[in-house]
Amino acid sequence: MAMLGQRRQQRPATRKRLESPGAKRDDEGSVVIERLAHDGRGVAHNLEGKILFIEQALPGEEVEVAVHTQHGRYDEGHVRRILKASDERVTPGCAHFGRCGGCDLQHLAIEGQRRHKQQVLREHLARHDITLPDSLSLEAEAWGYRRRARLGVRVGSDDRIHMGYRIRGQDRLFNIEQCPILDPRLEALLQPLRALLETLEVPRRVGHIELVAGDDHVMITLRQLRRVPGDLARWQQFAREQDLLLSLLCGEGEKPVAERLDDKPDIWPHYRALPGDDALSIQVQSGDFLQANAGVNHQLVAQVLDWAEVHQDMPVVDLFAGVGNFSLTLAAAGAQVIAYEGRESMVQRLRDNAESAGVSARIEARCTDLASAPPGLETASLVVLDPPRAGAQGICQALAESGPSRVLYVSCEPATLARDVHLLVSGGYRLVRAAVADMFPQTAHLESLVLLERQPK
Ligand SMILES: C[S@@+](CC[C@H](N)C(=O)[O-])C[C@H]1O[C@@H](n2cnc3c(N)ncnc32)[C@H](O)[C@@H]1O
Repeated sequence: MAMLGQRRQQRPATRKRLESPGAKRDDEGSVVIERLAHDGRGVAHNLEGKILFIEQALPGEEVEVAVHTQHGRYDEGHVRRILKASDERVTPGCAHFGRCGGCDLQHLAIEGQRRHKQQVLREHLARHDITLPDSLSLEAEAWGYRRRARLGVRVGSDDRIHMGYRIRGQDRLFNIEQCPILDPRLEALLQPLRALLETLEVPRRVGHIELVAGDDHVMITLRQLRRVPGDLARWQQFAREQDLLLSLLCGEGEKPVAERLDDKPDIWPHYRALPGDDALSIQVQSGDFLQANAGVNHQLVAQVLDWAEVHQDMPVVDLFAGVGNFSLTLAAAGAQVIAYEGRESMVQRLRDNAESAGVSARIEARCTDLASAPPGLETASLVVLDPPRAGAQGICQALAESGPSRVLYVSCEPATLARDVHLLVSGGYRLVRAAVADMFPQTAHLESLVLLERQPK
């Protein structure tokens, strides 16, 4: 989930990159785009019937194509010239579009993006013979929404500093000067951060910078292998000037040591799970999972609450619970929640968040590796699960064998969602409700949620 949208897999074994990628290939001529692939590229066929995947081409458009990579069964290319444009084509909102490794769909009007995401979910389910019921679309701002980002930092052999996102399919960073999908408070930091990096003694020590915008505070977290005391003083000065919370994650390996570098070590960013509900204020610390889009997350949490139909003391299991995004709201509505999460630090945060929200008596938080199902799922009235992109095959297998009457599945990867829903349906569940959450506008990435009910035997 940390990435911006779903990246295409590279298949080096069979592909052949053309020597001059920008060169015009007359043999392709013009093609008409038939549809959008799931990753947002236009799909067409050339005169020999070979499939073309074409960046930034829209259905119905007639375009001249430059092929840049050939494979056995398909070619990849980009648009050289648009001969007939789609009515839904719009001017991309960012100068870096198509190059920075982030957005894929800025050239398509937002309504078309959202329709495409519904279609992607429909097609993934159809591959498993499952029909998508009438599906809701959870939407908020199309720009300026992203409240967390990771900026890579590299120093080139020419000593130039690169700060930005990783270029698609490569190990190089694209220098970003702007990123209009970022929360404006984060975008405003890009130039000052770059200026600061230029002044550091040893900028090579900075691996990446994480930015998090809570409803209240903005925090930056530096990831470094070793400390550079003189540079840390510069960062501290920067944090004071910009009114930021500042953390350092230092050391090699999976478990770097975290420390706060500012003079407010007890203050962390918070967000509201539901708009205007200050009682359910959720704290996040460096490295915690945070849904990327505040506005869509409000709708996501509200939708989960609506479908959950909580009654007093209803037993609910929340799997992959993070720091309590769903657990807290469900508990506040009267549910008795058992929340499972794999990272001990986040389990502790969930407990603290439950305490602050006054619902700790209604939430039991357990640290568990959910590679397989925890015991007792069948005793709940509802299981909510929100796994990472790999999905939750083992858990869905267990639910299919003996799960509760209702399962509410939130997913950031439609392919694994469809696979897991198929398991549940094979085990006697029926897909009754669905929604696509446009968590990442301008990218092809989609979040979705579905509700399944067990059919009476
Ligand atoms: C997509 S996030 C959802 C978090 C939360 N539901 C939310 O809305 O903020 C997935 C969560 O699953 C946790 N996770 C990933 N793999 C896990 C595993 N094998 N066992 C337990 N938790 C895991 C991650 O730490 C993360 O908090």
